[in-house]
Amino acid sequence: MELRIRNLSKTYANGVVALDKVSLTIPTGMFGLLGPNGAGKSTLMRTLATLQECDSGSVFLGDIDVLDEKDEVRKILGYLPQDFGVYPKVTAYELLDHFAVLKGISHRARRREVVDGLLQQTNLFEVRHQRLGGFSGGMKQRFGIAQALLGDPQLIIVDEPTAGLDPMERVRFHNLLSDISAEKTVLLSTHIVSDVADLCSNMAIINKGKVLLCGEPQQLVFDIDGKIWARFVSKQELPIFQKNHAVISTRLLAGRTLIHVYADEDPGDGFEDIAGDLEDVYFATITGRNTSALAGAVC
Ligand SMILES: Nc1ncnc2c1ncn2[C@@H]1O[C@H](COP(=O)(O)OP(=O)(O)OP(=O)(O)O)[C@@H](O)[C@H]1O
Repeated sequence: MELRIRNLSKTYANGVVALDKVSLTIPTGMFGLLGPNGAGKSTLMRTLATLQECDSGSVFLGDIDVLDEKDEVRKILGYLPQDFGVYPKVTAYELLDHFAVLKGISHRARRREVVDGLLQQTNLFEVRHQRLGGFSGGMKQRFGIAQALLGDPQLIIVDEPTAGLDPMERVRFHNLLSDISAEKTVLLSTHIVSDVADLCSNMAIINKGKVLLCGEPQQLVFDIDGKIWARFVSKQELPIFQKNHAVISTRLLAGRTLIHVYADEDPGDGFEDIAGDLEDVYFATITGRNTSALAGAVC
């Protein structure tokens, strides 16, 4: 099911513009919404999940008017919020069974089938009679996905799900999301570029409430080909380079400072042309250097 967001805007009572005419078309499959903290991701996710009102704009999920027909949306929506809390003293089975009742699956045998199936799908069946309080971060997030999948939703929204997971759990969680997105629309909000690079067939970069760029990750990387230049600098040299070049990122690599700059042509000063990746796309866009992208973003 395609999700079409048009000119969605939201200003909070304190004057913060969290969404500024956001327009996005989100097809079936996994869509990554990438942006730094405070970009407006959660505001957008909560609005799509019918938990919050916006000021203006429209959202359609297939033929359903998301802003107007909230009950219809809730029937086909699964949502894993950023701060998904669990009751520590109940078991995974008990809580998922409880959520299933709330979701309207009243027939006992049918419910058991659904709950068992979801626990298997999320690899929690073996631990289904353990209390949730003893679950690791990754297990809790997988449980969060199990509850989001109740009722066989067509649209699944997951808000920053991998923050705090160890590398093994992240891979496991990625595999789970990837399986789900084969036939559903999955909207993944994150500030972790590699989540999007690993998983998403389409993506958008958002900052300060505005969509800056959207497209297929591979195409966006292809578009910056020949424009990313790198070199090591000393700590003392760094301010000079930052003044003279369009620096998009600086990071320590084995104790030395590696800088990447964005330039259409060789910037001189000993820089080498490197193959850019999605992280370069992200930083070039967030720092406002990827200006061709800004002008051409049709989402
Ligand atoms: N209820 C609120 N009242 C006032 N301002 C808010 C409220 N909720 C969010 N904001 C502000 O709106 C902006 C967007 O916040 P939002 O939580 O949507 O961003 P985010 O991209 O999800 O960031 P994070 O990853 O930190 O959650 C931020 O500047 C935030 O401080």
